[in-house]
Amino acid sequence: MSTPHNRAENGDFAKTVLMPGDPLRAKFIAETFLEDPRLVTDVRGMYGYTGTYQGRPISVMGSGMGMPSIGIYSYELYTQYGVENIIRIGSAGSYTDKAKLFDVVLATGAYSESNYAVTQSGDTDDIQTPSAALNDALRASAKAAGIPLIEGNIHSSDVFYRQPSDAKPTYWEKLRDEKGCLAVEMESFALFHNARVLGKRAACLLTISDSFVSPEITTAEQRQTSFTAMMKVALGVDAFLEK
Ligand SMILES: O=P(O)(O)O[C@H]1O[C@H](CO)[C@@H](O)[C@H]1O
Ligand SMILES: O=c1cc[nH]c(=O)[nH]1
Repeated sequence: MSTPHNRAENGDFAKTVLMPGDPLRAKFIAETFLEDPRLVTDVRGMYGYTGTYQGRPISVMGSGMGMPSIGIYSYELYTQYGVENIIRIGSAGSYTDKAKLFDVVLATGAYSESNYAVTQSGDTDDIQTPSAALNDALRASAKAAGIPLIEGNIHSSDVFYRQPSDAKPTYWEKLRDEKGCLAVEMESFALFHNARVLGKRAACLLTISDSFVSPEITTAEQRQTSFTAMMKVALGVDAFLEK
């Protein structure tokens, strides 16, 4: 059974789906790391693949950018395709010198000013939380791969390009100091919320692609291909997840 946004059939997705924002990153992961990758959907160019990693079935699919987009795709994966676990793997801008370029962040909460949760279900919490079981499995996967994780809250923003402001402290310094946000991305608040209302599991790993505290920046090509540490941690998760 397909949806307006996904042409996959029942059984085409594995129980665990990795979701980068960029569908080309999904294609890269499938073609680089999966055995026997099969394209299961490409509606609107939002590629989804299923294959195996170290003998275990796993899927990878783009989410698009922003909460409305991941809201649609994750809701359909959870409700129409029997998906149990979604791990977002994204890029993020650092709000602190503790998280440097290419460091990997494991989100322990996603703060947002977004009205996604209150609109979706009446939930007024401004911090949505990931699955503790998935986070534990990701910690174990990272440990096994020798990849350090930096843990803390992240900021899920609806706005990438803000108007310049002379306000001091800056909005991001306030989010860092008052909400404990290590970095900014644009989807996890909605993903964690969907998982919570549907009784499913979600988590988020981020690779730092740029920094608000220093002028470091990565290219689009590096964002697409160089985030392999994060990808390997996420790909290995099922081996550490209680069934
Ligand atoms: O690299 P991805 O996963 O797309 O994540 C980040 O990059 C995009 C903005 O450039 C937003 O989607 C943000 O969340
Ligand atoms: O959402 C994002 C992602 C990466 N870098 C940013 O500044 N924002």
